Amino acid sequence: MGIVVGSTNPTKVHAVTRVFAALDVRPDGVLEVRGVAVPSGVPDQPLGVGETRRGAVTRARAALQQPGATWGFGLEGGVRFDRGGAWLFGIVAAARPGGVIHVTRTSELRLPPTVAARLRAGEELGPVMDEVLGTVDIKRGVGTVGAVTRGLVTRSAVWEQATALCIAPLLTPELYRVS
Ligand SMILES: O=P(O)(O)OP(=O)(O)OP(=O)(O)OC[C@H]1O[C@@H](n2cnc3c(O)ncnc32)[C@H](O)[C@@H]1O
Repeated sequence: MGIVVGSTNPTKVHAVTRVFAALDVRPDGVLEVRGVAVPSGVPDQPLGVGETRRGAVTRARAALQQPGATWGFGLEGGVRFDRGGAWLFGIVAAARPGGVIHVTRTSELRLPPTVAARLRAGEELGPVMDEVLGTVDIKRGVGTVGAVTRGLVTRSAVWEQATALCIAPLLTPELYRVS
Protein backbone atom coordinates (compact mmCIF):
# COMPACT_ATOMS: atom_id res chain seq x y z
CA MET A 1 0.00 0.00 0.00
CA GLY A 2 1.55 3.31 -1.06
CA ILE A 3 0.24 6.24 0.94
CA VAL A 4 1.46 9.59 -0.32
CA VAL A 5 0.82 12.94 1.34
CA GLY A 6 1.14 15.96 -0.94
CA SER A 7 3.32 17.90 1.48
CA THR A 8 6.53 17.56 3.46
CA ASN A 9 5.04 19.40 6.45
CA PRO A 10 5.61 17.01 9.42
CA THR A 11 2.26 17.91 11.01
CA LYS A 12 0.51 16.50 7.94
CA VAL A 13 2.67 13.44 7.26
CA HIS A 14 2.60 12.50 10.95
CA ALA A 15 -1.21 12.78 11.10
CA VAL A 16 -1.79 10.50 8.13
CA THR A 17 0.81 8.04 9.43
CA ARG A 18 -0.90 7.85 12.81
CA VAL A 19 -4.34 7.24 11.28
CA PHE A 20 -3.15 4.34 9.14
CA ALA A 21 -1.05 2.90 11.96
CA ALA A 22 -4.02 3.01 14.34
CA LEU A 23 -6.45 1.53 11.83
CA ASP A 24 -4.02 -1.21 10.90
CA VAL A 25 -5.26 -1.36 7.29
CA ARG A 26 -2.12 -3.03 6.00
CA PRO A 27 -3.03 -6.10 4.00
CA ASP A 28 0.59 -6.58 2.95
CA GLY A 29 1.94 -5.80 6.41
CA VAL A 30 3.84 -2.78 5.17
CA LEU A 31 3.01 0.76 6.15
CA GLU A 32 4.80 3.39 4.16
CA VAL A 33 3.64 7.00 4.26
CA ARG A 34 5.65 9.37 2.09
CA GLY A 35 5.50 13.14 2.08
CA VAL A 36 6.12 14.71 -1.33
CA ALA A 37 6.04 18.41 -2.16
CA VAL A 38 3.41 19.00 -4.86
CA PRO A 39 1.77 22.17 -6.16
CA SER A 40 -1.50 23.18 -4.55
CA GLY A 41 -2.54 25.49 -7.38
CA VAL A 42 -3.81 28.08 -4.88
CA PRO A 43 -2.08 31.00 -3.14
CA ASP A 44 0.27 30.28 -0.20
CA GLN A 45 -2.45 31.63 2.07
CA PRO A 46 -5.74 30.23 0.82
CA LEU A 47 -8.75 32.34 1.82
CA GLY A 48 -12.21 30.83 2.16
CA VAL A 49 -13.48 27.28 2.07
CA GLY A 50 -13.65 26.98 -1.73
CA GLU A 51 -10.06 28.01 -2.39
CA THR A 52 -8.76 25.86 0.46
CA ARG A 53 -10.75 22.88 -0.77
CA ARG A 54 -9.33 23.30 -4.28
CA GLY A 55 -5.83 23.28 -2.85
CA ALA A 56 -6.46 20.08 -0.88
CA VAL A 57 -7.99 18.26 -3.85
CA THR A 58 -5.20 19.36 -6.21
CA ARG A 59 -2.60 18.12 -3.73
CA ALA A 60 -4.40 14.80 -3.23
CA ARG A 61 -4.61 14.14 -6.97
CA ALA A 62 -0.94 15.05 -7.44
CA ALA A 63 0.04 12.78 -4.54
CA LEU A 64 -1.83 9.88 -6.14
CA GLN A 65 0.23 10.42 -9.33
CA GLN A 66 3.45 9.59 -7.48
CA PRO A 67 5.05 6.20 -8.26
CA GLY A 68 3.49 3.36 -6.28
CA ALA A 69 0.74 5.50 -4.76
CA THR A 70 -2.59 3.85 -3.99
CA TRP A 71 -3.78 6.64 -1.70
CA GLY A 72 -3.12 10.34 -2.28
CA PHE A 73 -3.72 12.83 0.50
CA GLY A 74 -4.00 16.60 0.25
CA LEU A 75 -4.11 18.64 3.45
CA GLU A 76 -4.52 22.37 2.99
CA GLY A 77 -4.67 25.05 5.66
CA GLY A 78 -7.00 28.00 5.11
CA VAL A 79 -8.39 31.12 6.72
CA ARG A 80 -11.90 32.50 6.37
CA PHE A 81 -13.36 35.79 7.52
CA ASP A 82 -16.70 35.68 9.28
CA ARG A 83 -18.58 37.41 12.10
CA GLY A 84 -15.94 40.11 12.26
CA GLY A 85 -13.14 37.65 12.88
CA ALA A 86 -10.70 35.35 11.09
CA TRP A 87 -11.00 31.59 11.47
CA LEU A 88 -8.27 29.03 10.86
CA PHE A 89 -9.28 25.65 9.52
CA GLY A 90 -8.07 22.96 7.13
CA ILE A 91 -9.40 20.66 4.45
CA VAL A 92 -8.33 17.03 4.03
CA ALA A 93 -8.81 15.31 0.65
CA ALA A 94 -8.15 11.61 0.01
CA ALA A 95 -7.85 10.43 -3.60
CA ARG A 96 -8.01 6.82 -4.72
CA PRO A 97 -7.45 5.21 -8.10
CA GLY A 98 -10.49 5.51 -10.36
CA GLY A 99 -11.10 9.14 -9.49
CA VAL A 100 -12.81 8.59 -6.13
CA ILE A 101 -12.14 11.51 -3.81
CA HIS A 102 -13.32 12.18 -0.28
CA VAL A 103 -13.10 15.53 1.43
CA THR A 104 -13.50 16.60 5.04
CA ARG A 105 -13.09 19.88 6.87
CA THR A 106 -11.28 20.19 10.19
CA SER A 107 -12.57 21.94 13.28
CA GLU A 108 -11.61 25.59 13.35
CA LEU A 109 -10.00 28.17 15.57
CA ARG A 110 -10.77 31.87 15.97
CA LEU A 111 -7.57 33.80 15.45
CA PRO A 112 -6.51 36.71 17.70
CA PRO A 113 -7.94 40.06 16.47
CA THR A 114 -4.54 41.63 15.77
CA VAL A 115 -3.58 38.60 13.69
CA ALA A 116 -6.92 38.73 11.87
CA ALA A 117 -6.31 42.37 10.94
CA ARG A 118 -2.93 41.53 9.41
CA LEU A 119 -4.44 38.67 7.41
CA ARG A 120 -7.13 41.01 6.10
CA ALA A 121 -4.31 43.27 4.93
CA GLY A 122 -2.90 40.37 2.90
CA GLU A 123 -0.23 38.84 5.14
CA GLU A 124 0.30 35.07 5.49
CA LEU A 125 -0.53 33.44 8.82
CA GLY A 126 2.69 31.47 9.31
CA PRO A 127 5.12 34.43 9.29
CA VAL A 128 2.67 36.57 11.28
CA MET A 129 2.38 33.95 14.03
CA ASP A 130 6.15 33.41 14.10
CA GLU A 131 6.64 37.14 14.58
CA VAL A 132 3.95 37.41 17.27
CA LEU A 133 5.14 34.32 19.17
CA GLY A 134 8.87 34.61 18.55
CA THR A 135 8.90 31.13 16.98
CA VAL A 136 10.44 29.63 13.86
CA ASP A 137 8.11 27.81 11.47
CA ILE A 138 5.39 27.14 14.01
CA LYS A 139 3.22 25.88 11.16
CA ARG A 140 5.54 22.83 10.99
CA GLY A 141 5.41 22.30 14.77
CA VAL A 142 2.51 22.62 17.22
CA GLY A 143 0.86 25.17 14.95
CA THR A 144 -1.13 28.22 15.90
CA VAL A 145 -3.71 26.01 17.55
CA GLY A 146 -1.02 24.46 19.73
CA ALA A 147 0.28 27.87 20.75
CA VAL A 148 -3.09 29.32 21.75
CA THR A 149 -4.35 26.18 23.53
CA ARG A 150 -1.12 25.74 25.51
CA GLY A 151 -0.47 22.51 23.64
CA LEU A 152 -3.82 20.92 24.50
CA VAL A 153 -4.62 20.60 20.80
CA THR A 154 -1.82 20.53 18.25
CA ARG A 155 -1.98 21.17 14.52
CA SER A 156 -1.14 17.53 13.86
CA ALA A 157 -3.93 16.33 16.16
CA VAL A 158 -6.45 18.44 14.26
CA TRP A 159 -5.24 16.97 10.96
CA GLU A 160 -5.36 13.48 12.43
CA GLN A 161 -8.99 13.67 13.46
CA ALA A 162 -10.09 15.10 10.11
CA THR A 163 -8.08 12.47 8.20
CA ALA A 164 -9.80 9.67 10.11
CA LEU A 165 -13.21 11.22 9.38
CA CYS A 166 -12.28 11.70 5.73
CA ILE A 167 -11.48 8.06 5.05
CA ALA A 168 -14.39 6.59 7.02
CA PRO A 169 -16.42 5.88 3.83
CA LEU A 170 -13.44 4.03 2.43
CA LEU A 171 -13.00 1.91 5.53
CA THR A 172 -16.63 0.87 5.84
CA PRO A 173 -17.80 0.97 2.21
CA GLU A 174 -20.74 -1.37 2.90
CA LEU A 175 -22.37 1.33 5.02
CA TYR A 176 -21.79 4.10 2.50
CA ARG A 177 -22.81 2.20 -0.65
CA VAL A 178 -25.74 3.77 -2.52
CA SER A 179 -28.27 1.03 -3.26
O1 LIG B 1 4.37 22.70 3.31
P1 LIG B 1 2.90 22.88 3.13
O2 LIG B 1 2.15 21.60 2.94
O3 LIG B 1 2.57 23.91 2.08
O4 LIG B 1 2.34 23.40 4.54
P2 LIG B 1 1.99 24.85 5.01
O5 LIG B 1 1.69 24.81 6.47
O6 LIG B 1 3.08 25.79 4.56
O7 LIG B 1 0.73 25.26 4.15
P3 LIG B 1 -0.87 25.12 4.35
O8 LIG B 1 -1.43 25.10 2.98
O9 LIG B 1 -1.24 24.00 5.24
O10 LIG B 1 -1.34 26.43 5.06
C1 LIG B 1 -1.47 27.62 4.31
C2 LIG B 1 -0.80 28.74 5.06
O11 LIG B 1 -1.53 28.95 6.25
C3 LIG B 1 -0.65 29.23 7.31
N1 LIG B 1 -0.95 28.29 8.40
C4 LIG B 1 -1.85 27.29 8.37
N2 LIG B 1 -1.92 26.70 9.56
C5 LIG B 1 -1.05 27.33 10.36
C6 LIG B 1 -0.67 27.20 11.72
O12 LIG B 1 -1.25 26.30 12.50
N3 LIG B 1 0.27 28.02 12.21
C7 LIG B 1 0.84 28.95 11.43
N4 LIG B 1 0.50 29.14 10.14
C8 LIG B 1 -0.41 28.34 9.62
C9 LIG B 1 0.75 29.16 6.79
O13 LIG B 1 1.18 30.48 6.58
C10 LIG B 1 0.61 28.43 5.48
O14 LIG B 1 1.53 28.89 4.54
